[in-house]
Amino acid sequence: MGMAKAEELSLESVKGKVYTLDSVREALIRQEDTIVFGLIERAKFPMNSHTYGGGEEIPGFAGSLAEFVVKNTEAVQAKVGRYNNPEENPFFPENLPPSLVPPYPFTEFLHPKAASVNINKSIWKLYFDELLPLFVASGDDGNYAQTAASDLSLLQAISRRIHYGKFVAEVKFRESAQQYEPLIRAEDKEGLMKLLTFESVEEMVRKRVEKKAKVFGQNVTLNNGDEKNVTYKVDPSVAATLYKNWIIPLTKDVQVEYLLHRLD
Ligand SMILES: C=C(O[C@@H]1C=C(C(=O)O)C=C[C@H]1O)C(=O)O
Repeated sequence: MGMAKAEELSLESVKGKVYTLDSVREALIRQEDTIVFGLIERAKFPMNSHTYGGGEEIPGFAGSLAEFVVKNTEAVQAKVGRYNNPEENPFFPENLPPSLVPPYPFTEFLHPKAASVNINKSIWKLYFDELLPLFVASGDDGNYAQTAASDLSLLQAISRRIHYGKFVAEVKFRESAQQYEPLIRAEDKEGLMKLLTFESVEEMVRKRVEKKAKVFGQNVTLNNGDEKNVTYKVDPSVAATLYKNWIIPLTKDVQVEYLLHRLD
């Protein structure tokens, strides 16, 4: 009975998602919230470097505790259909189990080659080597499982945002195919990068993210009257730097990578 009801609902409620430059930008703005909250949640724990050790932590598993949590969680989420959605990209696509649930009819908006664009290996490395030390206090409180769980949700949020570049690129391509096509044929990465870049949009993104980190991450007390005493759970400039140095450039790399295959 539960199943019949679910099928009925999905058929009735599926109208097909519409992707436009505005809707895609709206989605990116909403994802900023998730990323800022993710930073705040991860910052609750100190570095807990045992989570990322060389692989002695889990008997019979040749990776870190974080890797163990991510691989196993991705496997569970794959079984319930997470990666049926073209907006989702796994960190460990190798050996993921198939989905066990009835497929939802996600809008087929992207070129089929989109599935081969996955830069999660670089995101993974950046996250642990460069990002974590920027906003996490040193120390060890033993909460390795909770730490890995918060790493996973933040990594997923960052990855989803960066790979959303595929949708941005497809929208831009459809709007000005005649400008994009010659650059794609010439494999002119620089030309493509220039054409898809909107400096003013990027500046708004960075400023808004910094503001969100201030608003969402301020320590709230009942006598917050004095603005000068406000403190933050994550340094707002770190959130802005994350976007400036990594998220925006990687989103654009995904856009270029996707476009290079757009005429295959
Ligand atoms: C995502 C877009 O493409 C580019 C990347 C941006 C980003 O990652 O935030 C912002 C502006 C563009 O330079 C967009 O145009 O909205």
